[in-house]
Amino acid sequence: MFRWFASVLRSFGPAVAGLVWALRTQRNLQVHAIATVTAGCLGLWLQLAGWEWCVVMLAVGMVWAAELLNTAIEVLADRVSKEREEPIRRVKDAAAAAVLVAAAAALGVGVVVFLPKLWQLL
Ligand SMILES: Nc1ncnc2c1ncn2[C@@H]1O[C@H](COP(=O)(O)OP(=O)(O)OP(=O)(O)O)[C@@H](O)[C@H]1O
Repeated sequence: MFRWFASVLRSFGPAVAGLVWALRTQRNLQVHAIATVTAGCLGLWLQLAGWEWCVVMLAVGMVWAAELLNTAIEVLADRVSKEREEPIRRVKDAAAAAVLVAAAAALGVGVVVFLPKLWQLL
């Protein structure tokens, strides 16, 4: 049982390494990190309800996942070709669009969850 648990934990190693590398090298992910900490602090200050935390965490997770996949696709695309090519442009643009969509949805969640509470404080 212990060995099984240890091997499960070990399998997280590459994922954590990928996250650390991406955080160190990708400016957009650093922006997401700052936004995540800001949303967390705001949520604590405004005492969000349980369901509100769930929605905010889903939105934040979606943006992080999209950005990490976008980074992975960029790395792979650059490995496939260093030349300016139409298919590479399409692939990179579509991956970037995924981040944009996730970020827009997260912004919408932020407006719906945080804005009325901030408004009440004014
Ligand atoms: N090899 C290529 N061929 C054609 N277009 C490309 C190529 N590489 C990049 N582009 C174009 O430039 C845009 C930016 O690509 P790039 O790899 O520089 O991403 P980035 O600016 O580093 O993105 P991010 O800020 O998300 O890291 C792409 O969305 C695409 O439109």
